[in-house]
Amino acid sequence: MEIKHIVLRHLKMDLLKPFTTSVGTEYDKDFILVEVKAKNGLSGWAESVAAIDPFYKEETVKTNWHIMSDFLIPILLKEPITHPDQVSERFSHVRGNFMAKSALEGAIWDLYARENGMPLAKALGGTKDKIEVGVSIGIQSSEKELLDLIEKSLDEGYKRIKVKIQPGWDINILSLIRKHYPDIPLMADANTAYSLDDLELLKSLDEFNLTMIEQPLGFDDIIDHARLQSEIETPICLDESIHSAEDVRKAIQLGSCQVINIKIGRVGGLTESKKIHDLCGSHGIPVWCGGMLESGVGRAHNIAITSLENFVLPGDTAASSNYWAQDIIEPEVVVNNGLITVPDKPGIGYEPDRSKIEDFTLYSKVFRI
Ligand SMILES: O=C(O)CCC(=O)C1=CC=C[C@@H](O)[C@@H]1C(=O)O
Ligand SMILES: [Mg+2]
Repeated sequence: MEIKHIVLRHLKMDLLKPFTTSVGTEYDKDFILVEVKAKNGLSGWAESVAAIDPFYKEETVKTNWHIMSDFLIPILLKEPITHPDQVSERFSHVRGNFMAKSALEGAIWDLYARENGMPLAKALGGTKDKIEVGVSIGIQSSEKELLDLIEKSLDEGYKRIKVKIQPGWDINILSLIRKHYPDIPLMADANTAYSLDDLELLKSLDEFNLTMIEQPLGFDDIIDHARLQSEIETPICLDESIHSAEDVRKAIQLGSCQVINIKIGRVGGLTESKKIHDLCGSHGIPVWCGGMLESGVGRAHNIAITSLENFVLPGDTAASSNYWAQDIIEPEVVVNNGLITVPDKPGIGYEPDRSKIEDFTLYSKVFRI
């Protein structure tokens, strides 16, 4: 791969509906889109999942812009890359900043796949030609709005419903859902809203036959989650606590969880995501692909990684139309009966739409060798 230049763009897209979790509400989406342009004219694309605020993890659009511009891009441009697996090694002495690293590494993966004429899914070792997906429904302003959204999602064929919970919007809500939908595959994401002081409440989750409870405790905890998992039947899924395969090794050793949510951006990229996938597979721990309200570019990367064998649970990769009036890729991501067909074209398999990207771009910068 001979890089000609790298373009960072700060985009802002309006969500079709606000998305509320226990840590806040997102009304629109600011994110960094990365384009790595090669001398042969091909471009690789990826996006950072860092938000405008540090409420999910510590990275933001601004911290990303700084770390990418002042550290990671100079490292990338210093010497040629022959395989995307080299990128995370090159970045390893930069601490943390996983989302910034992931966005640049993902664009290199896309470029590598395009240059080799293969779908990104295949370049990653994927085996599936269709993937099952679910949908993540935020905290709503009424129980009726929640039930209406669940009904709509099931009508659209999604294979699994994920609802956000928090103190005061939890047991009552899950009980209401189960009254209307006793048998649907249902999971809850607490986004760190509880502590071991809530042990009795968390034990009562077991009556709802959830497929999992996602990240009930602290955002950087695996010890208390191990104690909780020993007290409840419902499988714990870790999201925010997991940044690497090393974290997964410790969580498995401690019994902190029975499921792992892989988010490419949270763990520093596709190479680390593959390592986590393989480690979990060797320990009988199922994985699924979480979402970060990505545009179609990030959605495309999520589809590619979900084609790997041990992604056995439906992920949060819903259709473009679930989030955006207009996505920035052609074609948009569509879901048919809860399934997405894995593209068989080179790279991410969807073409970034440059005119739409320009429409949403607030500012950009080109970095040359
Ligand atoms: O992209 C999707 O549809 C999933 C969105 C989602 O659930 C989340 C997005 C961003 C941060 C988190 O609050 C939350 C999650 O924990 O998965
Ligand atoms: Mg989550």
